[in-house]
Amino acid sequence: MITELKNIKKSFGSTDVLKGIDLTIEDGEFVAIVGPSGCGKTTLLKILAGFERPTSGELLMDDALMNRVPPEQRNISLVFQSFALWPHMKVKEQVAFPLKHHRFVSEAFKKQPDVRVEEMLSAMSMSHLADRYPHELSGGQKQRVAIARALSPAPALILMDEPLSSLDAKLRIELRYEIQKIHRQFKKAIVYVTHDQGEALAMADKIVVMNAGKIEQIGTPQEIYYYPETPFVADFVGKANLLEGTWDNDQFSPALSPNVSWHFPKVSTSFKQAGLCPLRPEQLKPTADNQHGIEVEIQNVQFQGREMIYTALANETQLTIVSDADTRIQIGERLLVGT
Ligand SMILES: Nc1ncnc2c1ncn2[C@@H]1O[C@H](COP(=O)(O)OP(=O)(O)OP(=O)(O)O)[C@@H](O)[C@H]1O
Repeated sequence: MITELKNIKKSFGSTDVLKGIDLTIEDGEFVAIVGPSGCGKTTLLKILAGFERPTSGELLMDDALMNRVPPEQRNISLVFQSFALWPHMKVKEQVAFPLKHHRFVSEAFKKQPDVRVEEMLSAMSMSHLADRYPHELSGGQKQRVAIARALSPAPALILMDEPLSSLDAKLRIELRYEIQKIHRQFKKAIVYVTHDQGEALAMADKIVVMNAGKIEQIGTPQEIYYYPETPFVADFVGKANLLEGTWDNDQFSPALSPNVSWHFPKVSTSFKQAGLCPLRPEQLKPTADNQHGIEVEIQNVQFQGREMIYTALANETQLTIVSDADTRIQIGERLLVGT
């Protein structure tokens, strides 16, 4: 199923929450929506689910206009942060439930629901806990059940709203892997709302960065990370150094050392017009070439296992620099860094 949002707007009273969203979710695609609190992520998800109607614009699913179609008539499933399991049902009953009630369930699944339930539990490594009730499960296990339940009717689109945010860091990484695995295995489109840009970069085919009811940028994780189109995206996704300077086509000269010139293809015009160059910490490296480096003084060092993270001052500008763990630079040391 292809889902298209065309100039979708949503207002609550006089508050414009979505200000014209254009987005296509391809069949089987994993789309992550990221953005600061209040930017409209959940509202967008609710419009996809049918819990809210757009004020204007069109929501199309395989070319059918869906603006006013209620949730139960859409071929979708939902996974929430809060698990939302039914307390009186065993794990296997939770996963079987949509097979009886979802509108789009195939005849094969209806005829042999037990086979489908076992397939889903096995995909989420939960077969051994099929007879447990929710209160007998850990948080991570509950979310595995919620995901198995969402998948069981084989919906064309799965909507996930911060599904991992109530779990601890280790479990989040574990379940990230499980969600990637089931996405590869079942090839259903996923729209995944998250605060955690690391999650989005790690899992999604396509990232949508939202800000104040609008889309700032849509791109692959690599495009969003290495070629942010606006200072907002550079700052919101990953840590970016924004250096001031002047642009001459694709050549950038930092204001701190105007004799230095760095070549950067594909930097967007919004940075060039603002006289800014976005640089990821790992794009700045120590150099001996004073035609190519700007002078910095190291202020702080953090050991992070495989890498060292340095905070450095270039005049008044604070920069973050990352290098291999075996590089040894001392606090107070002055050196040249370049790209
Ligand atoms: N039913 C409603 N009535 C009035 N205002 C609403 C309603 N639902 C959401 N809003 C407002 O719309 C804006 C966007 O809310 P939304 O929940 O979509 O943001 P979000 O990006 O998901 O935020 P968070 O990351 O904090 O969950 C907020 O200012 C919120 O107060």
